Amino acid sequence: MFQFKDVKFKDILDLPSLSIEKNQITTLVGQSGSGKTTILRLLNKMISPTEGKILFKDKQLDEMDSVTHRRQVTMLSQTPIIFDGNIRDNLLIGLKYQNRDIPNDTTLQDILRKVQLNKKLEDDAQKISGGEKQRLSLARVLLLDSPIYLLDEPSSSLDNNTEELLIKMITEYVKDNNKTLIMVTHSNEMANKYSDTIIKINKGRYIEEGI
Ligand SMILES: Nc1ncnc2c1ncn2[C@@H]1O[C@H](COP(=O)(O)OP(=O)(O)OP(=O)(O)O)[C@@H](O)[C@H]1O
Repeated sequence: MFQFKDVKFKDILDLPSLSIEKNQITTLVGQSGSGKTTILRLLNKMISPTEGKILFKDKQLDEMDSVTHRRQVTMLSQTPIIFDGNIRDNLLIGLKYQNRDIPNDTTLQDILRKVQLNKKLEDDAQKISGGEKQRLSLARVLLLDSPIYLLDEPSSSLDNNTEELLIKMITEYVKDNNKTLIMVTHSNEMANKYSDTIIKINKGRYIEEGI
């Protein structure tokens, strides 16, 4: 699905060849600063390679227009993003931005149940805990029903159980709905437990593929 060909990004990444497959859970592991998040940012078209090219479904990612890309690839960032307003406003903002149909409250309540967020749609989104904000962000991106999800490691403020719950939820969703997930984690344990493929990155270079 994604193929890296002689990709370099500044002096941070040097990836002569790397493939990421469709309908799989691929996890990038490696030490802090090894370039894992930079790979996700390349796939999300937030940055472009300084050399080489990335193919997405055999077409050059750089040449793909942002609207088409945005409908296919959704990134869940390290820090949850919560907007002013209530839980409903926060769930709908991505769909509204993309001019998509607005689901009814039953669908929204179902998604809250799926991410185990026991709150009302009218509750103030700013007044929920860090772990709840992370799950609200997850619910918002799941509503986008994107074929490909990118998940950066949840912020270190989350305890291990909350982090694992989040990974469990998104990996189950991805498997149940035949989607593709590319995620980043420091934890080899989490990678082994939830991935189809593990890609190890060391100082910007791909060193090993596992599982
Ligand atoms: N746009 C940029 N320009 C210059 N340097 C950058 C840029 N983006 C990231 N870096 C640097 O590149 C290196 C790799 O960063 P990256 O965030 O990809 O690592 P990581 O493996 O995800 O780390 P962590 O596990 O700590 O999140 C870091 O040293 C970072 O400071």
